Formats: sequence, structure tokens, C-alpha cells
Amino acid sequence: MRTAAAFATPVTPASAAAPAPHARLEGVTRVYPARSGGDEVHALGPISFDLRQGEFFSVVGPSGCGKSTLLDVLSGLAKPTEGTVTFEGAPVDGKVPDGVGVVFQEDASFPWLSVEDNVAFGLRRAGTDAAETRRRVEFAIGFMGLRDFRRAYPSQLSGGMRQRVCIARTLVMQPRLILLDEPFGALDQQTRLLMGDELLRLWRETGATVMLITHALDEANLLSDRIGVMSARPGRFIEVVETGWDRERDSSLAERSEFGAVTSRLWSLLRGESLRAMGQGQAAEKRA
Ligand SMILES: Nc1ncnc2c1ncn2[C@@H]1O[C@H](COP(=O)(O)OP(=O)(O)OP(=O)(O)O)[C@@H](O)[C@H]1O
Repeated sequence: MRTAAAFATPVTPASAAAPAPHARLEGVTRVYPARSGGDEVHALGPISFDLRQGEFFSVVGPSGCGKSTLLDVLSGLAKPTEGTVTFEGAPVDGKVPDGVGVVFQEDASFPWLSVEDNVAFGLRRAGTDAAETRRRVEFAIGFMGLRDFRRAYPSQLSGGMRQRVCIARTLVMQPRLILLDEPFGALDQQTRLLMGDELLRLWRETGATVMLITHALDEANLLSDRIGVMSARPGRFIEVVETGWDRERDSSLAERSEFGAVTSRLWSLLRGESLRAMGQGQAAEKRA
């Protein structure tokens, strides 16, 4: 187990001798054009960063610092203004590559489809044959504990169960990189903890690389191998904190004293940036 003093790791790309990264951002920025008489918004970067094969990486940062923008650029949902993004060595350019799955905070299930049909949606759209679709849907539904709800509609489910449907929908596509943007943000604390354990199980059993965006420092701490702490906008990593937790961890980790040391470290890095971000927000309000 590492001590707090050993947490920081370089935020620059790995050296040539290191294993190939699963995904890489090099000199990436994202600037949003000015809206109705305002200024353009420099939301992100420049940011250079490697996601390691099979790691659980979380991103924390002050409100509005560019976390979702980072996820959009990494997933191919948005193009960087400058710089390059690669996934498994190939450029990511304006479209989500095969092998990348994205889960959002808002409930993205289709209300008119049953759980089963929601989960099968992506495979059917991709033209996967019926037997393979059945096999994969069966696996994902079982994995996410949805067997008893397969014929239910999203409106009949709790928020936590609906989010399980969304994760199952991603899982069925067999992603090698899973990107999650505040997936548990709308859930109560207990459900959040249980969903965190589920996410860890999914990560361990699929071997996928996971990048999670969260506001909750304890959640980032518990789930992650590494945590990227972002500055106020334009977001850059001010430090990447390495937790050193075992792969077999679960929410009982939160009872350990080293756990508190990591959360304190995250907050000490974030506090000043959060104050800076609040100042940016107040200045923008005054201008409006
Ligand atoms: N389409 C857009 N046009 C203009 N500005 C945008 C657009 N999308 C985001 N922004 C701005 O870019 C900045 C970064 O936004 P982003 O949503 O990436 O931050 P975030 O860290 O995910 O925010 P939050 O913590 O509130 O979820 C914010 O100032 C936001 O207002």
C-alpha cells in the first residue's frame, strides 16, 4: 500500500519504453465558439495524457472545468480544436470507435422499449444475427441483475435499475474502453455505493479499461487505480494521483485509514481550483 507522499505520478505521456497506451491525447484543446455576443469558451487543455490498458481511471475537477468535454473528445463525440486523440493506436476523429462504450448521467433508456429490447438495441442496429444477440443480451441482463425485470419498461424501474439498463446496453456491445460521465449522479448515496461495487465487478470481469467522471471524491478514490485532478477551466490535469488499491477492492475499503489520506489529498488539490472556478462563474454572471 502506498503512502500519501508517493501518490503523484507524471501527467505527461509515458516514455517510449512503456507499454502502448490504450488511448492517448496529445496537445488536445477544445474551444467552443462564442454564443450570442459572448466570448468563445476555452473549455479544455492543452492536455496530453495516456490511458493505460485495463486501468480504472477517474477524473475529478471543479464544476465547469471541462470534464464532459474531455470525455466527448476522447470518445469521438466531439472533435478537438487542436491536438490528436488515438484509441488502440488509431486516430479518433468525429465518431465513436468500435470498442468504445459511453454511459451518461441522464437516464438514456428508451421508455417505449422493454428492458430486454433496450439492451438489444445497439446489436440490432448493428445487424448482429439473432442468436448472437440473444446470447449477449442474456449475458448482460444476467450480469447486471436484471433477469426479473427483462419485460419491464423503464418507467416501472427505480433510477438505479434504469442506470443498470444503460450499463447493460453498453456492456452488450463488448466495449474494451468504457467511458462514464457521472453515471450515478442522480442516485441516492446507498444506491451509488452499490452501483460502484457493480462497476468494479464489471471492470474486473471484462478486463475493459474504464474512465469515470465524477464529482464525488470518495467514489473516485474507492473505484480507481488513478485519479486525474483537473484545474479550473480550461481543464488540464494538475496531478494524477495513484491509489495503489488491490484489484479485488470493494466499498469496505472506505473503512481503512489510507483511504481517508487519499481523499484528503484529492481535496487539497481541488480546493484552490474550485475557488478559482467559482470566481470564473461569478465573473461570467456579472458580464451577462
Ligand atoms: N456547446 C457549448 N458551447 C459553449 N460552451 C460550452 C458548450 N458546452 C460546454 N460549454 C462550456 O465549456 C465549459 C466546460 O464544460 P463541461 O460541460 O465540459 O464541464 P464539466 O466539468 O463537465 O462541468 P460540470 O462539472 O458542471 O459537469 C463550461 O464553461 C461550459 O459552460
